[in-house]
Amino acid sequence: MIYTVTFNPALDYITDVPDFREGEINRSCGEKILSGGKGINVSIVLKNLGLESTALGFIAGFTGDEIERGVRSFGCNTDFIKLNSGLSRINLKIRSKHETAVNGGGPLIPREKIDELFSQLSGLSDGDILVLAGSIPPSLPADTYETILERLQEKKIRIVVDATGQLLLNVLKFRPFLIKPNREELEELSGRVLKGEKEIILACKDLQALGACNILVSLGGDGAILVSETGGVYQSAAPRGKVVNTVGAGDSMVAGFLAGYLRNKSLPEAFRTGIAAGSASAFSENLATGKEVSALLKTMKG
Ligand SMILES: Nc1ncnc2c1ncn2[C@@H]1O[C@H](COP(=O)(O)OP(=O)(O)OP(=O)(O)O)[C@@H](O)[C@H]1O
Ligand SMILES: O=P(O)(O)OC[C@@]1(O)O[C@H](CO)[C@@H](O)[C@@H]1O
Repeated sequence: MIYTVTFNPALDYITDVPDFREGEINRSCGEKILSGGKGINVSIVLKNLGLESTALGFIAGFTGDEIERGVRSFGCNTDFIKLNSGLSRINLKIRSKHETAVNGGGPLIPREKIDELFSQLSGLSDGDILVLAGSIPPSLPADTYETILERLQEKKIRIVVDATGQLLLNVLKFRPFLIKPNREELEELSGRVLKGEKEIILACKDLQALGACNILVSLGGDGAILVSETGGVYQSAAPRGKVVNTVGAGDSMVAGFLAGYLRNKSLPEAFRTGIAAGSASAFSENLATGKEVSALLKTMKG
């Protein structure tokens, strides 16, 4: 079974303001609200690709109820822990010439609710896949993912982590099967500006030396690079198309990678499916459907 954990789910309020001006009243010409948060997006795209998962994490208040309703409307299984106070965040995404995001901090998660998550996760079995994705509320320590993985060490679980900075660095020693930094996140992790593919690949090898198995570096419209545990380096441009909404493109890529890998344990196939899923989401108003991913895969070489 695949489990995704989103510590800090959100309603993504996506608003179109073609001529956005800071410091002025802007009028939007379109808006929509989607259930989001990185792990949740992974669960939705997995479902669209025909794979079951259970979305775990913390929700609070009416926004939390709406997040849960939204995720379930895709047919996803959820087992969220409800907080007794606070509100799940609303993340503002302004689509203009560039995309601007304002992500909320999120509610306070009390100790007993974290323990509830630990107890849920203690039910995982050998062979399960655990996806830890997204930020944690500022009230939680940066070793939160580390604490989770420490408790699961004895089990043969494949771990996927899509997080940034210290949250990610702290878990590399648990040999995550997959991490998916984008270029900026990789630069932050390696503490240097990365010029060109060679430097990106070297930075990935440094992360492998710290424990990461497969590193999928997403490069937005420039595609992606996979530095694999078998020593292979795969590189691909992104398919061309009209970009509509890149929110969740990276999460779709993680879902696509997993779906592709689980088909016959082939890393090149995982890589291709990851790119197709990421780009299919970028070319669509909503997260990619199975049909959209298959159609894009057919247009890709190799
Ligand atoms: N402009 C684009 N054109 C084509 N494909 C894109 C574009 N932007 C993203 N993608 C696809 O989605 C993948 C992931 O995108 P990106 O690098 O933006 O992830 P990210 O920064 O993690 O995004 P997010 O945090 O919004 O989920 C890319 O590797 C590519 O396959
Ligand atoms: O604040 P975090 O947890 O880092 O990211 C949250 C978020 O930006 O990630 C998803 C896109 O990847 C969105 O659905 C959501 O709003």
